[in-house]
Amino acid sequence: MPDAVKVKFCGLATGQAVADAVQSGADYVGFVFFPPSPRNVTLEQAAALASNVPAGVTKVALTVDADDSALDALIAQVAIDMLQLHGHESPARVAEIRALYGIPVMKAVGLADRADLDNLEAYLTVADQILVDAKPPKDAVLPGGNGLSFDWRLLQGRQWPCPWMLAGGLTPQNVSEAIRLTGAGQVDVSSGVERAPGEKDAALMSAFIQATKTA
Ligand SMILES: O=C(O)c1ccccc1NCC(=O)[C@H](O)[C@H](O)COP(=O)(O)O
Repeated sequence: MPDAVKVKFCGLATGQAVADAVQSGADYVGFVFFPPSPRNVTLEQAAALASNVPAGVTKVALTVDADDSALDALIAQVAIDMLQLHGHESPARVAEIRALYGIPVMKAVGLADRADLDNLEAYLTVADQILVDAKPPKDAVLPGGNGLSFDWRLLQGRQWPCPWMLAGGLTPQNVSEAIRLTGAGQVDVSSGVERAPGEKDAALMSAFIQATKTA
């Protein structure tokens, strides 16, 4: 029997959302540290949320072009298991962060067309995982979490030497097809399991997990 597809719910901002995500069977939970986001949490909020995540569920901190002092504070105050770098961090900066903090690093890479795959490949040897996301629109306020998909056929037949996760506009309705087309073994969702921007919905999270099982 093939391994179950792993699921990350990103942008959890309340204790209830964390409890619902865990209850539904999430493998990863993500906390967003980016003040313009409706999902932003402070270090104090994240520390409290993280303390209620059971062992076995990976706690991911999402940052955008964070400097060392911001990362120092984050690592010191919040018990996280993985960093997700969602800005314009270069391959060298990803390698530096990985060496500095000694926890796994996932680099988010936005795709819109084939040319973006070259950019992705530059991170394969420096990141522990790649988050393959939709490229944000040029005028977007958020570099991710926009509920937009990319053409999943871009990934057909691709194999990379490091683990990766599919993201971008996934929903309970389309995730099964996305997995089938791309062969993703892990998926990440934010907007698609929300009833309003930043508000996670227990029924949608549950439906999303169920849908991955039918892929
Ligand atoms: O979710 C945010 O608010 C966010 C803010 C800044 C950078 C990245 C952000 N989200 C990234 C994620 O990990 C999302 O889960 C991923 O982009 C997919 O989002 P969605 O298309 O909304 O499912």
